[in-house]
Amino acid sequence: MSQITPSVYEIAVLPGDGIGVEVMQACVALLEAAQRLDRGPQLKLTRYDAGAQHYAKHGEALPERTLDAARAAHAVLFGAMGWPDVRYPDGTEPIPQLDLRMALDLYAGVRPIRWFPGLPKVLTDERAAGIDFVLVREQTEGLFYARGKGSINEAGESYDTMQITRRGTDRVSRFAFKLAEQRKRRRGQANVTCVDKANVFTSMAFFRDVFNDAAKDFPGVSFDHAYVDAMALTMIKKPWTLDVMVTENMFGDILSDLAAGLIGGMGMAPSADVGDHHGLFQPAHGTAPDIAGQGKANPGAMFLSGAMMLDWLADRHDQPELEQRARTIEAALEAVLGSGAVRPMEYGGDAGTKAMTDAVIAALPQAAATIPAAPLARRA
Ligand SMILES: NC(=O)C1=CN([C@@H]2O[C@H](COP(=O)(O)OP(=O)(O)OC[C@H]3O[C@@H](n4cnc5c(N)ncnc54)[C@H](O)[C@@H]3O)[C@@H](O)[C@H]2O)C=CC1
Ligand SMILES: CC(C)CC(=O)C(=O)O
Ligand SMILES: [Mg+2]
Repeated sequence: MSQITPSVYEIAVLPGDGIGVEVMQACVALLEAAQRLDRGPQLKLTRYDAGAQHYAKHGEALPERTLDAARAAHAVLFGAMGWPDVRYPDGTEPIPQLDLRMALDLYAGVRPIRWFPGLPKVLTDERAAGIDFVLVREQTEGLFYARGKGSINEAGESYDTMQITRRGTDRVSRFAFKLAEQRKRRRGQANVTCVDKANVFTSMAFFRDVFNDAAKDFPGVSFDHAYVDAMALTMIKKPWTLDVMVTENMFGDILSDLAAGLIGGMGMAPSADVGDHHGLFQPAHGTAPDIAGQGKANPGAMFLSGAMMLDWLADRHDQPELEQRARTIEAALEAVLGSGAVRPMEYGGDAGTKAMTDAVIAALPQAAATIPAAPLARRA
């Protein structure tokens, strides 16, 4: 992908299944409304098919045309994919987001979690208002390496293999340290925690060693280590002490849902899947079959993922207006939640997807007026 500065950015939009489609429709409306308010570069949002329902109808989860479009686009905006009733013959699900992570080499899964004023707190401790951390999940190896390669033998034994490589661990560790350096500019200090299981597994001891080697190149950022079970405890007991964490694929998958639970649910948990050449932006949640089709999904995580996409494009193409637009979207969402007048159903309120979307779009002009002119200190 060229890094010259275009005036129109091609975005491949993959809504997917279930509430992925619903929150994507909301996000596209928001992004289009936001770009009408400024003179920055425009996004051209083009929809492509993929997902479990596409597989059920056509026998393929990720059509070639969609993969090509994702490769060619400046960024991919992704809803959610998968449906528990739709399965491959081996019992696993068609979940093409994993194929995209491999095909586009999206090795860093960036999953920020922060508490939003106005939303009810899950933890009673006052310090829970200070929850603001980022989980960086390695996404091209780890236990997910086993996908499609697992075995069951005649003795009734099943095996899935974990892969940890020096290259994979080094690059994701460096990514986490660079992210911590950016956050240090905003917060004054930065720490990266390596989350592993180095007390038990050779592969995890290796992960820790490679992380420690990478840390030497970032003397301005402190670092420490935690076993994944202890980290699960720390995340509940004192999550306000956490800054940046880096971990293996499967651990990151599990801890990121736990992290979302700390702020009340998946609907406020965005993510970015980032590599050296491509970026894909999606909420951390799935297709939520239990509420799909009912207009109840909280689009907050999708909105925040859209803002992460704008930040990533701004950074890559040196486009401060896109960064300003990202801040405007976040400020509009914060204003809506902070007012207390509109509360997502996920948080016990009565605002469904449409009510949330309408409210955030209506809040954009006032939010835009509060954002200082670019360049800004990026929210990391
Ligand atoms: N990145 C992706 O596309 C992901 C896909 N999946 C797939 O999604 C399907 C459902 O998986 P689950 O384990 O049920 O996880 P899920 O994340 O879809 O749902 C877990 C719980 O969170 C709620 N929830 C999730 N997002 C919400 C939102 N925006 N607003 C309000 N409530 C929300 C759901 O209603 C459900 O109670 C499966 O087929 C799974 O493979 C699961 C996780 C991630
Ligand atoms: C379908 C999943 C493997 C994806 C997922 O749970 C995630 O990205 O967090
Ligand atoms: Mg997950």
